[in-house]
Amino acid sequence: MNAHVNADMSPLDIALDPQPLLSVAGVGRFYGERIGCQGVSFDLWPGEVLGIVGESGSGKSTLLRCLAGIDRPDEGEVLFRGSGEPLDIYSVAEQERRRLMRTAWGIVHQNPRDGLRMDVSAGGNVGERLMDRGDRHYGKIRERALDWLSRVEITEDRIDDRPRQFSGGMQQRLQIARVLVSEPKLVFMDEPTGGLDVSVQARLLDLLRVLVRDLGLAAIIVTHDLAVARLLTDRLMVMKDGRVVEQGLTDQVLDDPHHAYTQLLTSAVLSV
Ligand SMILES: Nc1ncnc2c1ncn2[C@@H]1O[C@H](COP(=O)(O)OP(=O)(O)OP(=O)(O)O)[C@@H](O)[C@H]1O
Repeated sequence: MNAHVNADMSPLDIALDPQPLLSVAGVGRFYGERIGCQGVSFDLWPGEVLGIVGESGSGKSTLLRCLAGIDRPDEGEVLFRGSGEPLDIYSVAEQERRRLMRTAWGIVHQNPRDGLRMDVSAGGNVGERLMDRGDRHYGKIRERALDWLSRVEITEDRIDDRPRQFSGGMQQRLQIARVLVSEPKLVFMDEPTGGLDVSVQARLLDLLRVLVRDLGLAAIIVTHDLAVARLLTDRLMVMKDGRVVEQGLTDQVLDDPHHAYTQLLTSAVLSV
């Protein structure tokens, strides 16, 4: 957790932090003639949770992939300030970017299969991330893996099971443990509760809310579900046709939307 961010801080306090963790300027990505996303600029501050919402095809996933180092944008830049000087994540060597992706930030995929090693045990999935960042002491790795499995409500007797022996909700919780065990500064989540039953979703959301708050994590969460955005995020960016049409504090955007498209989105949901 950033030394000068704590759980009692409001988003406004966090905004007073002089150094954004991520600075995004004019990011755009195109698929031939089609716009994936275009002209996206914002700063993300330590400890801040940003939601990206919009209907299907509005460019949320394209943008997230550009921000997370997965797909190089065609224009604009993404600066990450892990410690010290800001780093343009697409100007560093591929190998360095991959290292950052494994250590300084984490990605929670909608489909846990994209984020887990399906042929490796639950304990191995979590422990592997610690080895990636240089931990070598087997006893300590096992202890931390167990601690994280219990935090995501996976009991010790399942440590040797493979992810495919888990339910969808358990797989998603395992993926979250695998990402968070290495104490990333920033986490990207793409529809983290998508594809799960409503009751499983509710439990997972609750778990995510507690973890994000307790760890003081900065996160960027893509969701088409405004209730998820309401519960998890401090600030919201609304996308339409690849562009950001409105952004602001989550409650303000949802309770008093200014853009006609945001009004349409919020009115389409009975209660968020
Ligand atoms: N690999 C691709 N090739 C061509 N076009 C793509 C590709 N991926 C996305 N697009 C297009 O880019 C635009 C944005 O898509 P994107 O998947 O980012 O939207 P989204 O908001 O994440 O949608 P969803 O909520 O359905 O996942 C859409 O017009 C889509 O058709």
